[in-house]
Parts: sequence; C-alpha cells; structure tokens
Amino acid sequence: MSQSQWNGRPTPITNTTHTQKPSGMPIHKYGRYEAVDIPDRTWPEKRITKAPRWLSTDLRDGNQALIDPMSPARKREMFDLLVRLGYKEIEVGFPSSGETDFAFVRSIIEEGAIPDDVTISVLTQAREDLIERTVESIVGARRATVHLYNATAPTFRRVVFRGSKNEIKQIAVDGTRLVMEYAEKLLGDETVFGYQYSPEIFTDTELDFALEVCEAVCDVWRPAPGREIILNLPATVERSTPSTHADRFEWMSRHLTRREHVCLSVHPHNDRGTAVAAAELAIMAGADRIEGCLFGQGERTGNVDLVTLGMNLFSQGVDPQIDFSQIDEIRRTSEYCNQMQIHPRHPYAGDLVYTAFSGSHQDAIKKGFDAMEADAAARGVTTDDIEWAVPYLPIDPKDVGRSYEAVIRVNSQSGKGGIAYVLKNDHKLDLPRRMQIEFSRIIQAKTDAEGGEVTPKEIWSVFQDEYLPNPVDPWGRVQLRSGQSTSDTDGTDTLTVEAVVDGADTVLTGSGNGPISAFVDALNGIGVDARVLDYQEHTMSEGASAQAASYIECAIDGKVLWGIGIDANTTRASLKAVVSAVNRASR
Ligand SMILES: CC(=O)SCCNC(=O)CCNC(=O)[C@H](O)C(C)(C)COP(=O)(O)OP(=O)(O)OC[C@H]1O[C@@H](n2cnc3c(N)ncnc32)[C@H](O)[C@@H]1OP(=O)(O)O
Ligand SMILES: CC(C)C(=O)C(=O)O
Repeated sequence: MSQSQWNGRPTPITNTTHTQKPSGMPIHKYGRYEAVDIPDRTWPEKRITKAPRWLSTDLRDGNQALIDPMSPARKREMFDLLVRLGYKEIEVGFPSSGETDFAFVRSIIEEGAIPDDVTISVLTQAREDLIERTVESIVGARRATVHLYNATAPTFRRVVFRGSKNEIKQIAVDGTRLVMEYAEKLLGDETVFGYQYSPEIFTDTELDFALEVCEAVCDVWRPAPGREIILNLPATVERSTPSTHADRFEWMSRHLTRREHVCLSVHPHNDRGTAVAAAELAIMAGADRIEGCLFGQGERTGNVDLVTLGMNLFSQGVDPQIDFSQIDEIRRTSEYCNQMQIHPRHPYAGDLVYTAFSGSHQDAIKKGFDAMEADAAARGVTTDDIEWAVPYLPIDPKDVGRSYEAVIRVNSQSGKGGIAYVLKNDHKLDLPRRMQIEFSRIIQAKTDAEGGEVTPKEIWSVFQDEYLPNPVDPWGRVQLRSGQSTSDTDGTDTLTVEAVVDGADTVLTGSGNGPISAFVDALNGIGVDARVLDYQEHTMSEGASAQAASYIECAIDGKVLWGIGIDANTTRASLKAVVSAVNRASR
C-alpha cells in the first residue's frame, strides 16, 4: 500500500505515470545548430527603447513569394500604403528580373511618387548585366540604394556556385565594384546613392567567413562618415533559436571594423516560427535596422512581420514611428495587394485577436473595463489618460481603430461576465451580480440547446423577452397603467395603482414604508405573496431625460427571481421591476 493510499488521499500523478516514447521519425537526418562561443554576451541585459530603422521588402521579398505577383496597380497601392504608414526605406523590386519590376521602379520615380525623405532600394544578383540594368532602373531617383547579395553558406558554395571560399568572396567584391562603377557612370548628382550588401544564408555561414566577406566588401565600398554601408545579415532560412541568432549578431557587431559606419541590418524569415523574437533579440544584440513585410508575407513561412514588431514596441510604450492606428485598412490593402488572407488569429490584426469567448476571460475583461472607468473617474480624467490595464487585452483595440463590439462574444464557453458586458456595453444595463447569474443560465440553456454563438442582438432579444414587457403583445398577470402615492408624516406611503390584472382593469391599493413595500402590499390583494430581497438602481444616461434602471430580487410565492424596470421616473422604474418579477414567476 502506498503512503498516499495509507493517508486516505488520492495517489498523486507523477511524471513517471506517462512514459513518452521515441517518435520513430528520422531524426538522424538532422544536425544540431552550432552555438556561438560568446560567454560575455551582453544582449540579454539590453532593452529596446527606440524604434529601429525599418525597411519594408513587401514589394520585393514579399512579392517574389506570391502565387500571383503584384500587378503594377497592386504594387502602387502597396507602395503608397507603405509611404502613408511612415516607412522611410522601401525595397521596391528586383528590376533586372523583367519588365514588370523595372517599369514599376521607373514609374514611381517618373511620376514623383517617392517623397524626398524616402529611400527606395533595389535588389540584384552579383552579375554584371543584372547590375547594369538595376542601376539603370533608379536613374533620376532622389534617394536610392542598390542591394547586392550572394549566398555564402557551405552548401551554396558547393552546390550553387561550385566555388571555393575565396571565389565566393570574390563574387561579392566584384559585384560591389561593378555597382560602384555603374552608379558612377549612370547616376547624376540628383541621386543620393547608397549601398547594401547581404551575405545570403548568413544563418548557415561560418561566422568568421561571413565577417571576412563583409570586410572585403567594405574594403571596396570604403564606408566613412557620411558614407555608410548597410550590411544585412539574413536568416534566409531560420535555423536556430532567437538567442543563438542574437549571439551571432553580437559577435558580428563586435568584430566588424568600421562598425560606426555600418548600418547592421537583420532580415529574419520565419521557418521556425520565431522570426519576431529573432528580430527583437538581434536589435538587443546591436542591429540597427529590420527588414520585413507587413503581416509577415514572404518566402515560405514568410519574412518577419513588421506590423507585429511595430505593435510590440507600441504596447511597451515605445513609438514605432509607423502609424498602425487604422489596422484594418492596412490589412485590407495588404490582402488586396498580396491576394492572401490574414489569419483571424494574426497578432494585432486578426479578426479574433481582441475577442474573448470564454467565461473567465470575459469576466476579467469586464472587471478590467469597470476598474479603468472607476480609476479614471477618481482621478477626474478619461480612460485614455491612464495606463491600459484590461486583462487579456495587451492593447486597447481602439488604438488600432477597432471598436469594443467584438471584444466579448458569447457561446457555450461563456459565463455571466460576458453576457453582462454585452448588456452594459450595448444597453447601459449594469446587472447586479446575482441577476447576471440568473440571466446567464437562461442564455446557457440556449447555447447548450442550439450550439454556436449568440449574437449581442440575440442576447438583447432574449433579455427583453424574459424581463421587459412586450408593448405589442404583453404577457404575464399584471400590466401597470398608472399610479399615485401619498406619504404620511409617520413615513407610511399609500399607493393606488391602476393596472390590468389577468386581463381585467383593476385598482390595487396598499401601504408600506416606501412605494415598493406599498406595492408589494397591494399585490397581496390579488393573491401574490411577494417579498423583496434585494434592490439596486442606476441611471442609464446623463441629462434631464435620463432613464433609470431598477433591479429587484423578489421571493414570489416562494420562488426567487429578478425583475427589471426602466423608466425616467425612479419610482415607476422600481414598480415595473416588481411587475417584471411577478410576471416571470407565473410565466
Ligand atoms: C534569398 C532571396 O530572396 S534572393 C532573391 C531571389 N529573388 C529572385 O530570384 C527573383 C528575381 N529573379 C529572377 O527573375 C531571375 O532569377 C533572374 C532574372 C535574376 C536571373 O535569372 P537567370 O539568369 O535565368 O538565372 P537563375 O535565376 O536561374 O539564377 C541562377 C544562376 O545565377 C547564379 N546566381 C544565383 N545567385 C547569384 C548571386 N547572388 N550572384 C551571382 N550569381 C548568382 C547561380 O549560380 C546560377 O548560375 P549558373 O547558371 O551559372 O549556375
Ligand atoms: C536577398 C536577401 C536579403 C534575402 O532576401 C534573404 O536572404 O532572405
């Protein structure tokens, strides 16, 4: 007998209870990614306190991965959106790939679509004919960067270029020289010309070799004050943890000579699903700039998502310097340009990302909103002036142009908090806690029976049917017509009420220490045994025509239930609430 049984307690589950088994998958085919020897790494202690430089490559890396690459019209729509959002560096294409990209670059230059403070960038392989065509494409641009790449990783050296390390380095060096020569030959003084080099597949390149190639490229470009070089170290295929990626950036940042003239850029792809973390840690490790695409479009699993990165900064109180305040417009444009749908759970932008279906989340959200309102009122400010603190909502959906409408949606997983939120938000009815429980059971019965979601409209219709008189087809024993009350100096109220009772016009009279108790007394006259257990009321709006809501919990002939009354006059509202409970008791 085990000790726990001996104690009369259940046997605890230990981790030996579930024995995990080898998967049988071919793990022998995959090697472990090499760690970086950098024990004195500093990036874990760093904080991101300002926005990095951003480059959008939607029109290049994003576009090259589309089933149906963007038409000129779609490209232009995307370009204009990126400019409106505030991106200052935009990779606009691969002009030597064909007429579409070349013509697009020419069109935005010739039509004056590029603001003076925006730098366009164009990508090319390190091949002379392609470089010449690439430089031709940017003639007349105010600010333009040529971006040259060649893969440097062992497999690519062996399989794609079939060359030695020196030969691969030479491709980068010759390419850089050719870019400079063609820029010299073709570009005029009107163009502020920049240069970017990417050792493609940096993530699989030996660090010392990546450094050697970057240094050789710098020897040709000769970065100096006012003559920066962008060294972009791409995770062309994401291969390691974000922490190892950060180590590699810290290592490169420490070892690059002329570091002060280098803009160190990170270009993560999302193969392991950790591109956002990889970009953020790379910035902590010393990178200055991030290349990515809106909503993570791009090759395979995509480029890093610029929207998530920017919004992550925003949610930490750091200005991303990009305007995401109309996130649905950004989403619609991106969906149109890319002909790809954004997932409903996409961070910050998906349809469902500010929505809670489950009871405990809804309860906490409702309490969060209530607490924010109380806190703001106590300080005499609005909720926009205090720190956001609503559980389960990392940001205020309003800040990205969303309403609160979809924050709580009700289904079989929902509890009283969610339903109460809908009534408060949409109808200004702040139900007492026990009434929330009562009404949520009514909604629960509906969701259990019918499944699916109950819309706010349906919730309201069930609520009206359950608690409020139907003006067209009234139901229940009692319908109030009018009433008068008088108060004696000894505190006794006498009430006379004209009502329809069981279909007949009736005058009820009663007395008590207030209008409610007088009405309860009057109801005795028609054989209703009512006792008031709880009473709450609140105004529903401000101003002279304000309505009040009264909630009364009654024991009626031994049955405990709630009633509600809504009226501009608080006494009438409370009498209506008693009638609501009485009618429900006999329904
Ligand atoms: C990681 C990235 O996203 S890189 C960007 C990738 N984007 C694109 O490729 C989109 C646009 N590309 C294209 O339209 C075409 O590839 C073009 C027009 C540029 C070139 O087309 P092609 O001349 O038919 O060549 P292809 O695309 O097959 O390229 C392969 C050749 O280029 C060489 N090559 C590949 N990359 C590079 C490079 N960066 N620098 C120099 N040569 C390169 C290859 O070794 C191969 O040479 P080989 O034929 O001697 O074996
Ligand atoms: C050209 C480079 C920067 C690239 O797109 C990649 O490596 O993913």
